[in-house]
Amino acid sequence: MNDTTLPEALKLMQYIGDAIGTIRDPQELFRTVTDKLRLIFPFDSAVIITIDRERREASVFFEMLRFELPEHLRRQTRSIAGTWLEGHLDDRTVTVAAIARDIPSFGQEDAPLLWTLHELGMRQIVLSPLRPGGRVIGFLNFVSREEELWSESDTSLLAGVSSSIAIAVSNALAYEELRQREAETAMQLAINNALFTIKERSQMLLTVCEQIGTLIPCAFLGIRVVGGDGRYRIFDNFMREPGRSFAPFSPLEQLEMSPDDPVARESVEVVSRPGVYSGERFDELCREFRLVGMVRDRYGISSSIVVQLWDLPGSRAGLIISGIGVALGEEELATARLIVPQLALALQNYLAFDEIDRLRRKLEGERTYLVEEIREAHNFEEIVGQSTPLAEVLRRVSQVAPTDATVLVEGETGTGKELVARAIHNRSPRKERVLVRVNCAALPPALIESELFGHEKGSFTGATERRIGKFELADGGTIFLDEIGELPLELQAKLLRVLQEKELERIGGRRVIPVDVRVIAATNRDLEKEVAAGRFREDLYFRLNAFPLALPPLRERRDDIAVLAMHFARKFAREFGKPERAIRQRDMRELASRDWRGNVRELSHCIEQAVIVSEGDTLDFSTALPPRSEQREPAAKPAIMTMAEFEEEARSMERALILDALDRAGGRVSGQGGAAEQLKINAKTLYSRIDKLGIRKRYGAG
Ligand SMILES: Nc1ncnc2c1ncn2[C@@H]1O[C@H](COP(=O)(O)OP(=O)(O)OP(=O)(O)O)[C@@H](O)[C@H]1O
Repeated sequence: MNDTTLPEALKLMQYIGDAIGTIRDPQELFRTVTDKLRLIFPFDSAVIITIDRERREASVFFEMLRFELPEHLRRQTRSIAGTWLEGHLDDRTVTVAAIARDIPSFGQEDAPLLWTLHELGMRQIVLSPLRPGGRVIGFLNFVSREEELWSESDTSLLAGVSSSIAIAVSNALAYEELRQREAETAMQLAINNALFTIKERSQMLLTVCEQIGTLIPCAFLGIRVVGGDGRYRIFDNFMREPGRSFAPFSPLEQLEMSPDDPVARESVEVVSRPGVYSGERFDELCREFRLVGMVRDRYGISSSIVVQLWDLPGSRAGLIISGIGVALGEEELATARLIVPQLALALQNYLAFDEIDRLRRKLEGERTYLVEEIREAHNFEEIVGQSTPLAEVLRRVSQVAPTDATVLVEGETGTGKELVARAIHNRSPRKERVLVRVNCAALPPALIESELFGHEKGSFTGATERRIGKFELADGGTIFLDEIGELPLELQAKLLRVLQEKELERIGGRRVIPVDVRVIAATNRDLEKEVAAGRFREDLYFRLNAFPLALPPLRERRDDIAVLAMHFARKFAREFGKPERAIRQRDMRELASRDWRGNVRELSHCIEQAVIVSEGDTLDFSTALPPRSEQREPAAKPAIMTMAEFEEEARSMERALILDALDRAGGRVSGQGGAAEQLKINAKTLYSRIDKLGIRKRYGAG
């Protein structure tokens, strides 16, 4: 029993009014006020509860307890709203109740707080509504162990105290809301700034995380973009330990899982499930998406919110924010949603730039290659030779060139396989695009994969920059895979996959890149034997061997030797600025009789040397000729020529001479500067010889 007198009440109201006017910090204010009130009513607890009717949530705004309340009950503010408080939400007047009287109307489970208070010896409870503008925004609540601390006559004083406190609480709430809005605006601004000034994705998203982390008590943040093919285009994750800042981390790596793992792939669907996941709902989410469950188990996540960034026909994106030891709720979801428009725009821009960047790099790369191509085109030698085996090869080249068929060029070293590959490309509809050459034998096996298919930055030690592979570079054009027989077995499997699927993935990349490339492969090994020996995959061999082209060695087309020799003599003289010198007949015979294990390349080197050392009228082969190979058996070639051999050789010489003259004359036979004039014979005679020797139209003759 504590009846207050009117002057006492007036003094108290005056005191509270002064405190509200002078004390800025709400907590300090309510502490001062409750201390003062306790002098009149020695209660055991004073609590200010605010309620949000829309969300049906209550929170403790201020608390002064003079007894120990179990931790789980302190946190059970929501259950207070859900049970006892709910029945009083519309109370406009002060309720003074005896706890023992109210309890029986609730089950122990419905009102655990009330039961506990009773068990703690509390006997009386006061609930005074806070109604600053007519609407109840919360309650002032007192509990006392005295059974009759308050009487009915105290209610008007309590109502007066409540209405003063209501104004202070309302101000504090408005201030808190303003502060929250300000913080959100600051976060939005900082995120905006990061999104549009930081170009590097990981750094940009890291800043976004830090900002989100200022308002949401989260430990993990995941950003996911899923492409139309259902694979991740962006799978970025950030984590922070208590007291630390966020850092990128890779849950897949930690779980030793590839992005293609079914567990990882099914979890792409999470982005389409926006909402708040805590308690039982979070457990359900973890059961449905095993990856989420595995991350929860490993890091002890207790709740998540999923925010959708966009859901378009070709792509979906979302944000996953998770907390440890906290129940993220609707409020956090609302805060996270604030950044959706900017983040979505920035990510879409990023993806568009990424694509543009990819195309730009490709174009740049292509341009470099084109320049190289053009440079090489200056040296581009027409395929010289008139022998029947070579003519047969060239016939097949013109058959296959216009198609997109894969070609396998086989032949000994130096037989002109690369020349043939260029000829095929240059006669194909892809001739305007690039021809990219990769020598599979020139790089250590570890680097060939990156050379062929490219890699992402950081995909292996030393991968400091993203690199586009030759296959991607050749998109729309032709790739020439030289020395294909040297390709390590495991890369043969990868190459086969690219040939079959027409798409590739860079090392460390998560994206599948479609490529349209024509493949020409070359080898100086017998691939069939390599297959039999288990060094070359049979399936790849069959795939490459769609159109085989076998280049005969020079010793099997000796007819070409003279014309090639003269072609190189002229070429190197021009290159070294030396006069063009003829080749003596006996030297030519010598050249034609050699085996040329290095084929045309070896012959070209030999002539090059002769051009360099020669001083007289004719080319000097005294030092240039390669030693005869030991395998050549003298018996196979009689020292003395038969007449028929001599005639055959003479014919071959005459033919080479005429071809050379025609070459110099640009294919013209008669007239000034024509081949006849150069050879100092009558044009008619030359025509008939051309005819007899079967020299064909290629030179404009006959
Ligand atoms: N028919 C030809 N006419 C003119 N030059 C030729 C001819 N065949 C080959 N060459 C020249 O010989 C050299 C070797 O040719 P190429 O590089 O095409 O041979 P390859 O078979 O690819 O050799 P490798 O297997 O060693 O790579 C080149 O300088 C090329 O221009």
